[in-house]
Order: sequence, then structure tokens, then C-alpha cells
Amino acid sequence: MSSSLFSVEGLSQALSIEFLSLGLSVAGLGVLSHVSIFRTLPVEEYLYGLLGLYIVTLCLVALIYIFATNLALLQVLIRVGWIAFAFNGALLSSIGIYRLFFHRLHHFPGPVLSKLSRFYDAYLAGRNVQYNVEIARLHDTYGDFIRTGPREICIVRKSAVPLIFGPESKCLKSTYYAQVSTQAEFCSIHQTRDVVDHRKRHKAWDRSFSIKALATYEPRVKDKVDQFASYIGSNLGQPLDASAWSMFLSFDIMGNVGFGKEFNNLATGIEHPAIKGIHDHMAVLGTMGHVPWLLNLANRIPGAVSGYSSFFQWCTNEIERKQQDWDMDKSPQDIVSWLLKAYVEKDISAAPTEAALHQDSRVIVVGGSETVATTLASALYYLAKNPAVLSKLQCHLDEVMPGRSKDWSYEKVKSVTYLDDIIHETLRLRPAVMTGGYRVTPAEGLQIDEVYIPGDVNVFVPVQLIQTDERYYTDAKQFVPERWNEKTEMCSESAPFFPFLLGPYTCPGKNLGMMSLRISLSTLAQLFHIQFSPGETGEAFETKTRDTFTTTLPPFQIQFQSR
Ligand code: HEM
Repeated sequence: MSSSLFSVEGLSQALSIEFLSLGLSVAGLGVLSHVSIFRTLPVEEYLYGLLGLYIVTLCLVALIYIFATNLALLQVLIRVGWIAFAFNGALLSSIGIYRLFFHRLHHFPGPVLSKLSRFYDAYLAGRNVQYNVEIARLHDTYGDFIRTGPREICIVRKSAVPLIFGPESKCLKSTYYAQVSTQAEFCSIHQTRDVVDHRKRHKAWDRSFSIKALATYEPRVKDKVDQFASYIGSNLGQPLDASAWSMFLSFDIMGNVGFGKEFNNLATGIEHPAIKGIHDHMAVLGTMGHVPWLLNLANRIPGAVSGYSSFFQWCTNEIERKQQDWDMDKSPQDIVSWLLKAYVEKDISAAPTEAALHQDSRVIVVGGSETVATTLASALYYLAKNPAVLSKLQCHLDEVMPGRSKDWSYEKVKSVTYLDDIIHETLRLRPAVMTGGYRVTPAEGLQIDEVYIPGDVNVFVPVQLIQTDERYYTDAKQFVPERWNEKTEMCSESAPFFPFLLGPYTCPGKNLGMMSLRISLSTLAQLFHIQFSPGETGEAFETKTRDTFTTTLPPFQIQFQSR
């Protein structure tokens, strides 16, 4: 019994085995844990449990060493450090070898480092914050199916679009959306990966974008645009940063229509602090979002995301303020009120918790402002660069509204199909989300043309890249609004076009977004000539746009002249 492992002496003997033997035994355990547990376990789901278990185990080992051996504290620490090193080293090596040679995606081409870890794509996304450009480069090197992560395939084929995003698709949102939580009750509508939760909550959002609701938003959007036009009218011929001012306008629209509040960017010409918060948040999302579990972890470490945590707090404050001020007997007049109404009435479509409601407020702020702003600024860029397109638009607008601003009505604007052609062409070349829409394949996998993608694999189709692919569009990189109506031969049959995505996860704010863009562009084009300011070449716009999940544009200067 004295030499048994269960006696103190036996335990002490076992613990004092040679360093090498100890390392090898623990390494064996590391490999075993990969093969038996980690290979199939969705780590994101159990992240905190696993981290806790790991730390508790190391502490227990240290305590056993302290009480069952005569080793000094430093010797104990060295042994525990060695155990951790051997375990982690073996685990990571086993994962690496498996991912490179035995993984069900091992035959897909792609950079070796991407096959090993998502950290490489986070690095690619972060180095110039132009993941869209990196993906285009990888596409040139590796073809249409690229392994961009151990369990991720990027697909540049039009046949993939309906299969992944279409109404019948069985693909769900991938772990990319688990940056805040893996539990639906703490997620926004955008982050929830629970398909039933998503379907239910969508109904409350749909009510906030119904035809009736949009009709109440329309004059308020027009008011903001008129305020912008009036500022321009008093600053004719002056350089104006189209990126910044488009954001001022869309942020003010979002404040009014989203929260029923005035944010006064247009009135003051001063950027609201939350706009910086949005950009900081999106910059982190555009890079660290590629390793969602790390972002999830960082969100819980005090100070780790201090750059944008004040923005999160601001969104929470805004919705709490609204909760206090809101008169539930009145019919909702803004998006938040529709969501609050569902929440207060405990409707089936309500956000499941207050935390989820707070997350929803962030979606309104980011989804409702940044997307419209980049599209509007991009359209202004193309109009300034293509005077013939602007003149043609002005002719069409004058035809239906000869008295110009006196005759302006949204109904008439909607009849000008050339305006929609300009917006579509802008969204084709410069979609507000250039490389988003991360999904996971169903258990049975997905057959895309000649290629079979196994089940439970993250997939995405880079929106901007495929919408500017010469196989599907003639002169694909050129701005030609005519391709949508007059020269349809410039688009191949079922050419991929999905700037709002498609299917169940499609953008619910599409109609509001289109309305804001139509009102803004028709009003500005009706009143003004739009040109680049002297010295503006547009080069920065072409080369310095950043892929921060939603697009962030560099400043560029335009000026307006009265017509
Ligand atoms: C030009 C304007 C817009 C564009 C191009 C656009 C584009 C998109 C895209 C591509 C997505 C899918 C993102 C993903 O699946 O990860 C999305 C989702 C969403 N958008 Fe928009 N959007 C626009 C305007 C708006 C507006 C004005 C709102 C109003 C608040 C809005 C609210 C949302 C919401 C709530 C989602 C999440 C939907 C879900 O996951 O079910 N969007 N948008």
C-alpha cells in the first residue's frame, strides 16, 4: 500500500517523475483531449466553462504539488508551467496537423496560415483594414473556392448566392455573429443565431418598416434633407467633405426616425461623439470580428474595448431614455417605439430581455446610419465624377417635376427609374457591407456546381467582389447605371446583386434606406450641380476605403453650384 498511487508517498513519487516523462505524459493528454473533445466541440459555446476548467485544473495541480511533495514553491510553479506548456503545445500541434492534413476541408486551396487559424485572416483584415482587397487577391491566386479559415470557405460563384442566402436556404448564421453572446436572449436581431428567435423578432422590426410606418417617416426624412440642402445653398462653391456630411445627414435621419430624437449634426456641423464611437466599434469588428470568441472575451474584460464601450453605453442610455419618455398609449412614431411596444406588451416578437433590446438599439444606430451614409457619399462621388450621368438624372427629374423643388413629391421621385439605376449601380460597386453575410452549411452539406462543401462549414460570398466580376457584368468595374434598364445586355442572366442580402436574414431597413437615398439624391440633383473640389482627384476614395464590416469611406471633397 505504501507504494500505491493513492498513498501520499505514492502520489509524491508520481509527482516527482522526471521532467521529460512528465512532459510526454501531459502532451499525450493534450493530443487525446483534441482527438476526443476539441475536434468536434463548438468551442465558442463552452468558452468560459473551458477556460474556467483549465484554470481550476492548473490551480488544483499546483495545490496537490504543494501538499503532497516537498518541492519549494518555485519548483512547483516551474512544474505547473511545464505541464501547461506541454499540454498546450501538444494540443495546438495536434490541432494544426489535423487542420492541415486530415480536416474535411483539407483539399480546398488557400493560404496555409488561414488553414491553421482564423488569426491569419484577422491579421489580413487588420493590416490595411481592406479585407475586401485581400479576398480579391486570394481569389486571383486560389480560384473560386478559397479556404479562408480552418472551417471556412469563401465562394466566388453566382450559383452560391441563392443556395446560401435564398429563401429556401438551410444555411444559418455562423459563429461570426457570436461576438457578443452565444445565447439568443442577450443578442440583437442581427446577432441571434437561433432561427426561431430570429423569425419571431423579425415581426416587430417589420412593423417598424411597414408601408404605414414608412409614410410617417417620409416627411421627416425630407425635412432633414432640406436642412442639408439649405446648408449647401448657403455654402455654394465651398469644399464639403461628402463622407462626413453624408454621415451627419443619415445620423440625423436615424436619430429622428429611429429614436424620435434630434442629434443636430446638420444644424451644428459638428460630428456627434457617437459617430466616432460607431467608427471605432466597426474598425474593431472588421478585424477582431474574424475571431469571434476573442471579441466575445474582450467584451468581458474591463477596459479591453474601452475605445468603443462608451458608444455601447450611449446606445443603452438612448433606449433607456426612450423607455422613460415613451407614451405607450400613442401609436409608435419611430423604430425604437415599435420595438418597445412589442417588449412592453410582451408580444411574441419582443426582444427576449432588456439586454437584447439594448443590443437592438446598436443595430438601429449602426445599420440605420452608416449604411445609408456610405451609399449616399458613394453616389455623390459617382455623380461628381460622371457629369453626363448627373445631367441625365436632372433631365429625368425635371420631366416629372418641371417646377423643381416646388413640384417635388416622393411619389414622382419614385417614378424616375434612372434614379434607382444610379442607386443600384452604386450599391453594386460599393455595397455598404463588402464582405459580410457569414453563414454555416446545413448538416447534409451544400453542392455548389461541381464542388461539395461538407456540413457545418462556415461559408460566405464576398458581396463587392462577386458584384464586380467580369463573368457576370460587362465592364464590371465601371459605373454604368444604364445596365439596369436600357443596356440590360451588360448584366448576365441572374447576375449576382444582393447589397441588402437575401432571404430570411435580408435587411429589414431596405425600404427606409432606399427612401432616404431617393429623397436625398433627387433633392440635391434637382437643386445643384455637383463637382469635385479643386485638388480632389478621388484617388483616396478609390484606394483608401476601409472594410470595417460596414464600409468606412475616407474624406473626399465635393462642391455644389446652383442650377
Ligand atoms: C443603403 C442602406 C442599407 C444597406 C445597404 C443595408 C445592408 C444590410 C445588410 C447587407 C445586412 C445583412 C448583414 C448581415 O447579415 O450580417 C443588413 C442587415 C440589417 N439591416 Fe440594413 N442596410 C441598409 C439600411 C438599413 C437601415 C436604414 C436600417 C434601419 C435601422 C437597417 C437595419 C438592419 C437590420 C436590423 C439588420 C439585421 C437583420 C437581420 O440580421 O435579420 N438597415 N443590412
